Amino acid sequence: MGALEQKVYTPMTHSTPAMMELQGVTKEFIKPSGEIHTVLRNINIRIPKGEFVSIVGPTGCGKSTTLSLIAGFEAPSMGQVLISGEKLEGVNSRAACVFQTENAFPWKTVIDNVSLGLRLRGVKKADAYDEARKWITRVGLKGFEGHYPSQLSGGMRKRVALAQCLIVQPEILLMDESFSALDVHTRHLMEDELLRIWEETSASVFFITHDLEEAISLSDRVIVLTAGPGATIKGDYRIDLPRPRNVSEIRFDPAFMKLHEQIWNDLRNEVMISYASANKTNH
Ligand SMILES: Nc1ncnc2c1ncn2[C@@H]1O[C@H](COP(=O)(O)OP(=O)(O)OP(=O)(O)O)[C@@H](O)[C@H]1O
Repeated sequence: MGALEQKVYTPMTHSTPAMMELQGVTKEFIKPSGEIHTVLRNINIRIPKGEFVSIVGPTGCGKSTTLSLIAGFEAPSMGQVLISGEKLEGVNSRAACVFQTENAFPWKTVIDNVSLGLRLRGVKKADAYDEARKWITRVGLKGFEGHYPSQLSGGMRKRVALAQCLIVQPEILLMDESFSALDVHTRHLMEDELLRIWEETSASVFFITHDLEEAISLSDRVIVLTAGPGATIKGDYRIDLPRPRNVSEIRFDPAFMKLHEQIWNDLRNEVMISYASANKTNH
């Protein structure tokens, strides 16, 4: 898809399998005391192919747990996770993850890090290198193929992480506060970069952030979770802002500000509930 075309969505009916779907998902952990800690309760989320969805909510409400369920790192206690209509069992091989922490191996060069996913899939070194060079160029790191992660800035290491994930052309991209450690300017550059690349793919993105502005500026939908324990979905907002977007400029759009106010009203209440219950526990 050309970068200037607007992403077009096929209307989904409930008979069309979503790219990823959580159906009545509850997740419980057993505390060291033996007590049951219910993190998520009866979560239902359908994410179509190609959709960019962010999830926000108070700290500790269960955002990363939701991502782990889609990645298949954790299994639901009740309900199920479906990937293209099929029940997910074990690790989700159609997904790639970009975390807040480093993805790259420090002892490998950029090209070895980026080509790794293809090498692990049995692609010959020369072919994997050719493909890696294309991705390194796409994320703006041409000329840095032989560098080690320690020789790169934080923003450049994030570009390596993106190239590492995208080279295997995942249908699902899972991002957990991927840009939160970056300074604000690098962060906006990376967000624009992510949107530009995503618009050329049909990947569905599930993006966790604490930053509501980041969520709105990137996404097609923003989901708000309630304060835990037993978090549920408080709101699911469609972000009908035009694409392609420039994340720094879109924030001044009156439609953006209206959405921000609406979603923040929901989120603020949950943050206050979470804050009050943390204070109660600490006293
Ligand atoms: N493996 C685990 N075992 C026990 N409890 C867990 C486990 N993973 C998460 N939890 C608990 O689940 C709750 C939700 O954690 P999670 O990391 O999903 O929240 P979050 O919304 O991503 O938090 P934050 O915004 O602070 O990153 C927390 O109370 C956490 O302690």
